[in-house]
Amino acid sequence: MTVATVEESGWFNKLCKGDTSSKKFESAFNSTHSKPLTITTTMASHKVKIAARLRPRLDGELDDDSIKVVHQSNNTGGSSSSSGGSSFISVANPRDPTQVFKFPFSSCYDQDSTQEEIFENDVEPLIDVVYSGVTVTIFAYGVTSSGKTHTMQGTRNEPGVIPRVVRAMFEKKASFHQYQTSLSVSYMEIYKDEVYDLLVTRENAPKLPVRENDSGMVFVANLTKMEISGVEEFDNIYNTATKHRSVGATNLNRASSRSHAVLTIEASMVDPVANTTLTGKINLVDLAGSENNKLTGNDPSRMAESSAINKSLSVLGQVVHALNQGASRIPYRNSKLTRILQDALGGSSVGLLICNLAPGIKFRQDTLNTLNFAVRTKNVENRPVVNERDNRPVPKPHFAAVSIQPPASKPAPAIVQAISTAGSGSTAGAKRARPSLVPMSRSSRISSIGGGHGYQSFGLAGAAAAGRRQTGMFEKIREEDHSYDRSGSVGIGMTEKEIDERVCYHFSAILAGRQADHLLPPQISKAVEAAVEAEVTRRLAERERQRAEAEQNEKEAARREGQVSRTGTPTKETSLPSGVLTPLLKRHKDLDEELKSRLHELEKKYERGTKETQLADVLSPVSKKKTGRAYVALARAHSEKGDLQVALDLYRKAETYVPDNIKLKERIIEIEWAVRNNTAYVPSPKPPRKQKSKKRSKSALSREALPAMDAMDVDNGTKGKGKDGFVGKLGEFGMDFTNTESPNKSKRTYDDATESENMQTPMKKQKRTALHGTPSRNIAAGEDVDPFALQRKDRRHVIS
Ligand SMILES: Nc1ncnc2c1ncn2[C@@H]1O[C@H](COP(=O)(O)OP(=O)(O)OP(=O)(O)O)[C@@H](O)[C@H]1O
Repeated sequence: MTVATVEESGWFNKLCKGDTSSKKFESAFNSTHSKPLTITTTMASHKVKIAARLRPRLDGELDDDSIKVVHQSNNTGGSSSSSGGSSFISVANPRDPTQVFKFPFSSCYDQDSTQEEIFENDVEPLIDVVYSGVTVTIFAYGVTSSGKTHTMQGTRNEPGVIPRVVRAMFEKKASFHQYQTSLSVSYMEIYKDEVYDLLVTRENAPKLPVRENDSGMVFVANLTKMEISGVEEFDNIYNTATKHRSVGATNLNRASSRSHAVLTIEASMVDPVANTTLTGKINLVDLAGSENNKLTGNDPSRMAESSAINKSLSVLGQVVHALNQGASRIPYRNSKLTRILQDALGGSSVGLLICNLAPGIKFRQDTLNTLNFAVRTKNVENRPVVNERDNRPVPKPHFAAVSIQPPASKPAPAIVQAISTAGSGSTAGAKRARPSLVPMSRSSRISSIGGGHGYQSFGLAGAAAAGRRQTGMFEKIREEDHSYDRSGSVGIGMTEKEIDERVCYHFSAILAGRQADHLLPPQISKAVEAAVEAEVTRRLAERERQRAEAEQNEKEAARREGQVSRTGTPTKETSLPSGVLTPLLKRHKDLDEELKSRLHELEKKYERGTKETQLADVLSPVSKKKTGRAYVALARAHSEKGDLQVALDLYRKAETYVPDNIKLKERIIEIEWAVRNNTAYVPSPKPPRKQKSKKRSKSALSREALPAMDAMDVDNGTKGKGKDGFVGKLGEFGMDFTNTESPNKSKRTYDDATESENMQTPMKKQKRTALHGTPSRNIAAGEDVDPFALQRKDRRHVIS
């Protein structure tokens, strides 16, 4: 039995592995940031860590061994560790129970595992990361009733990750003597793709807008942030807020979460000596569970919730897939969930995914889906950064400068290399670098300057590139800073480039509070310093003005949105042009024509890219099915030709339109596996239908002929690879994956037929009814009736 290598478990080892820059981070951390300003480099990339937890069997559930946690050597307790042991989740192959899929993860928790174990092994080490000024995101993922809320929230007797994190945060806080540390909490839920503040009563909770500032940082506007002074205060706030969360009963869970909940604990650490602020955050995300409506027995209102849940989780899957593919566009914008979690996936925070699994054959397919998601997420790389702010006031201008000081308490909005978080991936390393749609404008560039850092109310998108501060300044001046007066003695004996370089150095020296006069000829030193300071002040003033303006706009927008949600009447603002860059273009009237046209081009390109998903959002359910079916047919044709990558893309497009289709998901997983492992994949021929009578009905034939239905069936394994198809090969995923003959062909045929029925549009059904008159008793009873047979019967009736 081959199992993939176990991941290393030490967070810091991993963050800092063999990388000079990251070692700087380590030493900076170990010295508890005595000189935060000296952290001048970004950290090593960091993959999202996966922990899998199988919950115990509940009363009334059948106990079988289809899903197991297998611990091998050196494992004590519920979790494997990097000390030589390895564990994996084993799932019996639904098509051949004699075979198993194996999913190795660095942490696997079995049914006897405790809340304490999970916290100590995987969560507690992250508290130090938070206190080093990095954003950490932990999310619980799994099918409904798999134990996500139990793991995150827990009970009074078995407190989960959230209460334990808060306790540990307060305990650690005391050890950072040199800082004035304060902790605050914000808590939101995403319900039917709308964001609500859980710290206010539901009646007063308007839908909160997810916004992006000029620098491309995503944040939830007007989200309440409460300072907490102790564990008890937190408990009170949290208990009250949890009651506001949308919960409902389904067949699988009496208190099923109907929303995704994101709790953020922020640690703000002010160093009065160095005059800096470090801000670390931990986002604790309890996702709503993916739902199989056949099992949940949802009523129509639950179905609507379920559909929103499934859609957002499907987008989450697409985001992870796109990141793995190094795609140029990551579909973060397709749901609020992914937009808000943007920074945790391919962004600048450290991520831990806890996969919750439910035992028993009933959950087997869902468990496989969850584990496949985990396997894909395992490869997502983040590039954590330290969120650090320099609180020192900028020097006063010498002359000709606007004398506006940046406010110390509420600094300007752009701290980050925000280009990287605007759905782009500059933080994710060169391989994953995605072109940003945010222009290299003053506001985004200036963001990396020490004096003007600031944070948004929700900083998942924080990518504070403290380490890029100086680089940013250099780039900035080279590209933009042509406004100061370089006339007179400045140019004596120097090329433009030399002047720029020296000015850049001087600029950075001024901001760092040092003198660099020796680098400039004395006759120009003072003039340059003054000019640079004037420019700094001018820009800060401009930035402050923009910030105030943006804040005003936000308030206004939130007020209007509040009105809309109360009255249902859209306001003027909703009819503004949809272009993402348009507001930016308007604001920057000083951009030259060439840049403007380039931006327009980019905007068009972007809009073309998002068209697909926008379309899926506006289409009627019928049209969605039709479009999905068309994509499936196309995908099928490509997979038959051997263009697996194209087929995969098309299947994924189809998924955008029919996100709930389980068989389509299975097909995607299979093809993805084949693509990753460079294995041939031959789509299965349609299985022969079981004939009910000697005469085969035309409808049956026509159904079989429908290529679109192919996505809904499964492979029968007789595809030139012997019985086992992909049998037993250890794939790139690090799991044994088999794809074998379905033992139950009649079930498949039935499913196909049902699917065929389901995928008939109401229009078709209407036509059928019109053609054949009032539906017969058989139709009303939901039986599979051959319309052609009916037609013949009708004709006979007419003739007779
Ligand atoms: N590790 C565990 N030990 C004991 N009971 C558990 C464990 N995990 C889950 N449960 C129980 O299983 C049931 C479902 O758990 P929970 O509500 O946490 O699931 P969930 O994944 O959050 O579901 P949903 O997505 O529907 O909200 C609860 O009754 C919970 O107490």
